[in-house]
Amino acid sequence: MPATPSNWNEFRSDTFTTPSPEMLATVVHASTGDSVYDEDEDTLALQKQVCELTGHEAGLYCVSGTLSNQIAIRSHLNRPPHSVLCDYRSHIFVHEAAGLATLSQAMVTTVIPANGLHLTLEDIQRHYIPDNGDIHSAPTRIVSLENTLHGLVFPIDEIRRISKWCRDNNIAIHCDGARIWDAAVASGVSLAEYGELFDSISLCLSKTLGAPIGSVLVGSKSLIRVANHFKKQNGGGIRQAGPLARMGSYALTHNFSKLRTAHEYAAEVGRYAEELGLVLQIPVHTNFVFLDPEKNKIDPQWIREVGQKHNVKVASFRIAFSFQNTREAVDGVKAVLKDLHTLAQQKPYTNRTGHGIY
Ligand SMILES: Cc1ncc(COP(=O)(O)O)c(C=O)c1O
Ligand SMILES: C[C@@H](O)[C@H](N)C(=O)O
Repeated sequence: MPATPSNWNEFRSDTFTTPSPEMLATVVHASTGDSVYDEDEDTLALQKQVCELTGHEAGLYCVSGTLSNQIAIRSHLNRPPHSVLCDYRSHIFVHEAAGLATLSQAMVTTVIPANGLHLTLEDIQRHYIPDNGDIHSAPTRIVSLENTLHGLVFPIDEIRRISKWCRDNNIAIHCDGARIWDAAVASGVSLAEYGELFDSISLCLSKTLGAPIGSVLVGSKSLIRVANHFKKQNGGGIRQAGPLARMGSYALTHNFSKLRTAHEYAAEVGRYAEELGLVLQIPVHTNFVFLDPEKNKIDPQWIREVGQKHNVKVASFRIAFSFQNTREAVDGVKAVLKDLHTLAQQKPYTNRTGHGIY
């Protein structure tokens, strides 16, 4: 009987997933080459593994999704003035410490999807900045999509429309695929199908897949060659990366098939929340439940406190599930929602204040 993961009751984020004893045991046999010199076998094998899944010709192991995203975007860009277009909720804009401004010296066009869920080609066409010689502008040089975004699966047909338009207009298209694994499981779309539609994809091993660290950026050989410079420039060169890459490969091989468990937990809790009378901010597609921060009239301060009462770690209006959660913990989350709903009935919270992360 495998030991219960230490983060069995963790719902603040799927970044808290932890390596299993079996994953850690693989480290003993890891290669120990210097991956800065491209000489580490396990790192090369992991990069190859992700390239084969996505159909891209080159891959680059990075210590984080932030690094992977930011060097991808920088590598697509040439010289300012240029703009990046993305959804206003995108991690590359909200949570990567303004890397687009510093590393890429880019303006960012953030777009609120008209449908409230995902960008459409029409959204992009309405907001992109054409390269028409107008000296006032910073033309759009790259569109960055996120899949999943807040757990929402980006419809493949819309990705196809956007990808074709980008290519027809000589605009690069990147995917922040921190949770593209979940998108693939939920939609049935293969990573190879996604791969064809993006010039680069950043895939995280350290979120829902459960590796302790790392992401892989995939793209053309020329793009990855440039990205490797920016990886090194920003301190991302890893010497003996083998142990880390070995765990990443283990996660990909053994945990991809477990993701649906988290999706089922989230769907169950989302249904329960609505049965209570709570309002979801967005539908549950994969491993996140987002409660509406205003309509539920819940004081953000209550969330952590009520979580402690039921021995589950929650901290915001976002509830993140992973395959490492237990049945007991999921029941604990439901008890938290019931208490929050009661509190909101008794003393509705109406302040409109920032809620921190998510
Ligand atoms: C959608 C998304 N992209 C990128 C990242 C960045 O990954 P990391 O935390 O490894 O920098 C995260 C956060 O973990 C994320 O949620
Ligand atoms: C906060 C953010 O960087 C992280 N990716 C999360 O989803 O929790």
